Amino acid sequence: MSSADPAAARPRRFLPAGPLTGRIRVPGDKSISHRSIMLGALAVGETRVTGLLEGEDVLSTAAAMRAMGATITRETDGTWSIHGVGVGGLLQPSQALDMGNSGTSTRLLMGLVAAHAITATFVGDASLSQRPMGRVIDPLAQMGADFTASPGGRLPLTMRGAAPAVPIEYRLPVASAQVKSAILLAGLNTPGITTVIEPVPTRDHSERMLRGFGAELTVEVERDGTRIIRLRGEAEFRPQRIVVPGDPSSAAFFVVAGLIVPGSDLVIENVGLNPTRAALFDVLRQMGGQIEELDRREVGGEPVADLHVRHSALTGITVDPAVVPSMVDEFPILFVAAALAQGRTVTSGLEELRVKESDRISAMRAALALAGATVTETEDGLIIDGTGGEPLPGTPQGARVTTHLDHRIAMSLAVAGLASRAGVEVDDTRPIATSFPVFEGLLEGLVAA
Ligand SMILES: O=C(O)C1=C[C@@H](OP(=O)(O)O)[C@@H](O)[C@H](O)C1
Ligand SMILES: C=C(OP(=O)(O)O)C(=O)O
Repeated sequence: MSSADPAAARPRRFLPAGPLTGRIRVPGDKSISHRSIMLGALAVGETRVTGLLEGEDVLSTAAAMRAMGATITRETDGTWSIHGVGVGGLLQPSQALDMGNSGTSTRLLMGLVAAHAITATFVGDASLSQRPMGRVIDPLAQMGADFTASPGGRLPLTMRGAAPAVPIEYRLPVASAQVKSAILLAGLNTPGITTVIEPVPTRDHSERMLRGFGAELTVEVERDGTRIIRLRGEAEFRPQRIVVPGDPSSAAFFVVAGLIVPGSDLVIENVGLNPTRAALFDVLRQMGGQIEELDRREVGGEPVADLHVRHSALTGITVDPAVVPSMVDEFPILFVAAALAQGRTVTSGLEELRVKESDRISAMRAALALAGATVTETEDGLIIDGTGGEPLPGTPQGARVTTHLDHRIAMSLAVAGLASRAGVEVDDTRPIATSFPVFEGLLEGLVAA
């Protein structure tokens, strides 16, 4: 990936801007896009996908599935066509699988390889090579796969899958949709029933889509909310037509920009509002944010609406740690909203943020402090004392916030720049292309409208 070369970094100062007005449509959901390609690659026949996110992370998944036998093409109208190999039909890749910056690609594909007689090496960029893979190595080793990993259970790693693999019952020790999905994907080509016990619910796109492709999957919810997910292996997949809804995690940047830049009034169309993803919008409403849902409907089996956002006076709150899994990627941009709110915002239960593309607690503390916000870091969160709507001072001339190859840090600080006096200078905008290649273009369109 290009962003591996620090000499080629693309810094940018995001300047204060007038109101954001107009209508935009954000690209397809990243989680659903990854899964569309992976599951399509396991169906015999043609799966057609519209609205696929064409970000670097998803393209890494597509390249890996091609390397293991699927035929994946983009048509001129933007529809993606996938001809799969059948469940159990993946082929030995001839080279290492380059996962770029993408944790989802790595962990879910490790699950797929685990139940095939395949040896595969996974490599990634400097950020991904720091992230823990032990959380998927443990259950997949119980299913019979064998691993040689870098110290700390990190990339590069080589794994030998097992065929047949052994079905397991596994209780998730961390709230992680990636770990859950890795085990379920391994279970697809495993005889018998694979069971994942999920004490804290996480995004459920895998469950929805596995069923859609024809897998026999049940979810039992216990009194305390624990979910028991059972999947019957050796499934036969039917190819699907998939319409990918807009990514709420991408919409989040424009929702917060609209709330904090005075005079803003914008509509973000086609935003996925799966309840396991949409907690940010509820938290922002609790802070006083005016976010209205228009035309609630279903797209591709997921709830979707257009969001009408207006500039609002925000008030700091204590965020309930129970909502963390349903907005796990949205904390960096929530911190920006909190920095502009009246009073104190307290967040906790965010340990998982320390093992994302960067340590997002410490990266956001450092970045917001450099931009002039009042931020305190705790073991598992940030405490932010907001300006009460006054613009942030911005980064001093010659100083840049460090994004650590993390797209969400870069976009969050870009939004902070809009609501600052001197602008916010970001050290490298290239990582934005991993999840939201058209982010800068959409932003420019809204401030110019
Ligand atoms: O399953 C997925 O598509 C994802 C799950 C989350 O990761 P964890 O499972 O590590 O929390 C999230 O942070 C990531 O952006 C996408
Ligand atoms: C954590 C993220 O992605 P991944 O784990 O796939 O790298 C993200 O997109 O914020």
